[in-house]
Formats: sequence, structure tokens, C-alpha cells
Amino acid sequence: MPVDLSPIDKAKYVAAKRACDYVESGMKLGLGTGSTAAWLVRCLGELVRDEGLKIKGVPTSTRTAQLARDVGIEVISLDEARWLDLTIDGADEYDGALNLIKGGGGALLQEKIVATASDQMIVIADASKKVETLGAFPLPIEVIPFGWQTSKALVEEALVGMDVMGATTSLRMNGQAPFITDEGNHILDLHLNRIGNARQLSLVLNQIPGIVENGLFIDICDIVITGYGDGRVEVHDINKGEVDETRYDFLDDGNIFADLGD
Ligand SMILES: O=C(CO)[C@H](O)[C@H](O)COP(=O)(O)O
Repeated sequence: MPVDLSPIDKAKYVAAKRACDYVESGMKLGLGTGSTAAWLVRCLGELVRDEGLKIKGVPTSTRTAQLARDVGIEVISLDEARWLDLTIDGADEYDGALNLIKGGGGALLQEKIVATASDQMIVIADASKKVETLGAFPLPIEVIPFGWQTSKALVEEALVGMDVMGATTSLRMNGQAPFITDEGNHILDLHLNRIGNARQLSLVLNQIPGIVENGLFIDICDIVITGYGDGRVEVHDINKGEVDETRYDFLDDGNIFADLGD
């Protein structure tokens, strides 16, 4: 590992490192997308190389697939795997019930399919992702290109019906052109500030023709592992209803060891 990590990268790294404790040889794993998930993939690659960990990974994006192959993880498709033991992914926001906003990296559709096909989902995140109420992060919605402006108008109409104040919707761009997802779709970012009823909003959005999926992950995530820049890691397990803490110390070579005692 590099020695001079920024505090935010240290936070992501220790969260990823802690998540590896849940990975066992023989597992089929969903591999998330984004900068935090990339740390996980690198950590898993080290375990494959140095400790002979045997895993098969189903990536949630072409970016993650490339990285996984580069670090020596065997990559298979979801159709080959059918069902996964565990998915580990990042998130843009999580709340106290471990509901999430995802899709900041534009991979929400594959991420939701893969997470839902898993016995367990673990989110790894730095502490900036923790919120009281979801919605400060714009909610990504995947929309098919055909008639997307009509779908956008239908989304805005549905929001009026839900009494959401001051919502705006923007088409995500990649330079001068619309952003294109791995599935060939566009992303609408829904600026709401606050999502009062995330479950209802998710259901309403997915009823609109042309909307493929939205970035609200409700009742999908089981565990959130939050990393801090000083090496602390909190594990919040929704099923156990408890939070436990580990602390990692950074060594001179940039690697870490876990201090499991007080
Ligand atoms: O949902 C995602 C990609 O679609 C990412 O997991 C999310 O955007 C978090 O990314 P990062 O770890 O880079 O902050």
C-alpha cells in the first residue's frame, strides 16, 4: 500500500480492509464500484496473491471488472454465478436504518441487481457518507435514452403529487454529451435535499415508463463499515443491532495492523 495516503483514502482503506474479514475462500462475491470499492478490490487482490484466497467476483461495472482482473481476481458474470454469498460496495449516503443512496458513479442498476442477488450486502464508506435523512446527495435515476425528456417530465409530475418542495432534475453530462451507463442508458440526478419517505419515492419512481431503476437501496444493506482517517473503523450490523469498533495503526510502509484490544 502507498505510504502517503490522504485521511480520506486512509478512511476508505481501513473500511475496505475490515470488510475483507467477512470474505472466505470459496465465496462468490459482488464487487462494487467507486473509489472505496476500488480499495476493496485491491485488498482482495493482495489476499488472492499472498494468501491464496480463492474467490470469484461479479463486478458491478466495466471499471471494476478491469481492476479486478488487473489484481488477479477471477471474474465471472452474474448469470454464471446465479447467486452470491456477499456483495461489498460503497455508497453516497447511508442512514441509521442502513438505507442508501447509490449511483454517484453511475453504476446503480448493476449494483442493485448484484446486491439483491446476494445473501448479504456490506457497505464500506468514510464517515462523510453518514446522514440523518437521505437526500442531500442528488438521487440518481437510470432512464432509457428513448424519450428521456418525457420520462423526466413524468418524474417531475410525480414529485408534485408527492408534495416534494423545490425539487429539480438534471441530466448527468460527460463533458458536452449525456453520460452513458454500462447498459447504454442516461442518468437523471434528482435534487431533493431531503427524502422524507424513501420507500414510497423509490416505488413511485420505478412505476414511471422509461425509468429503469433508482439509486435508493431500501432494506438491502445488512452491514455498514465506516472508516475514519485516524484508522478507526465502526461496524454497524443491522441484524445484530450493534456497533463495534476496531482500530488500525498505520505502519511506516503504509500497511496497517489491527489493534483488537483496548
Ligand atoms: O454508487 C456508487 C457508484 O455507482 C458508488 O459506490 C458511490 O458513488 C460511492 O463512491 P465512492 O466510494 O467513490 O465515494
